[in-house]
Amino acid sequence: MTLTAAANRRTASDRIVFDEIGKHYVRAGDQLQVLDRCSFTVEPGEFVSVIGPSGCGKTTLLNMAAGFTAPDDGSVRVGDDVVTRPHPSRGVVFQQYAIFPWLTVARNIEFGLTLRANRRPRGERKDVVRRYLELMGLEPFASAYPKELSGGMRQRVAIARAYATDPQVLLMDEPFAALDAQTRERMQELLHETQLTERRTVLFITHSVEEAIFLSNRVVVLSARPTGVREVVDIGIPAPRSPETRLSPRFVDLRRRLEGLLRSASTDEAGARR
Ligand SMILES: Nc1ncnc2c1ncn2[C@@H]1O[C@H](COP(=O)(O)OP(=O)(O)OP(=O)(O)O)[C@@H](O)[C@H]1O
Repeated sequence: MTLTAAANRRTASDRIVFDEIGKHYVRAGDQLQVLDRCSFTVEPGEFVSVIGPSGCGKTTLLNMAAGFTAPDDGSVRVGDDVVTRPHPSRGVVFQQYAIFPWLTVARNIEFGLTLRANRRPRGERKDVVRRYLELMGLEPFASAYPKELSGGMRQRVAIARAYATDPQVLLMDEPFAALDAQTRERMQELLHETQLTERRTVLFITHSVEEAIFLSNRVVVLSARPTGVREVVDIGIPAPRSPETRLSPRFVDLRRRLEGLLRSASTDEAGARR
């Protein structure tokens, strides 16, 4: 399959379904019910962000889609498969720079393509690496090591590496949270541009309402614990989005609405604790 054909191959097998998820943890002998009948879907090729009050279970949901954590009730499905364990067909990008310090930028991007589950011939690997170095503006740093890069650059490498393996779905847990505001906005623009050409199914966790609006087709707002879906908001801002998009009336309206929803979800939680 050519690279372009791979990039355009988005089928129902790339859909993520969270179906009536329940999850509790035990802390200091007490049960903490985190998720309760939490259901939503990320459609093939769609970019969906999840926001919600602090500690409501966003990372837990992403970990379930990755296969790192099992639900107590319900299931997470990717295509026809119920997720039971990690698999290279689901790429994960974390907040911290999960790239190998002993490999160059190019080797980091290539890494996933050398693993047994995803191995590609050498010539194809070189093409893929070249493509993602270019998409992420990393060409001048191909031979650099992570310690020579800024935080934003390292996250570009992590994202390039995740897209490069052509995963069915991409799971991103606050990948820009550690970056300064200016770098963060630039990274959002870069990710948006990458997503426009690559069209993966992306589940994106963030604390930032603005980031969620800028990047997403839809935003899932979670309630306070025990957490379910409070509302799913269609963003409906045409692509390509640019820095000016952030100043548009629709963006400002959505921001106000989502911040209101988040505030009331957090207030519910404070009320429930009283
Ligand atoms: N392994 C665990 N054992 C016990 N409690 C846990 C465990 N993992 C998470 N929790 C608790 O479950 C709740 C949900 O955690 P999770 O990290 O999924 O929430 P979050 O919405 O991603 O949090 P944040 O907004 O802080 O990023 C939190 O109260 C957390 O302390």
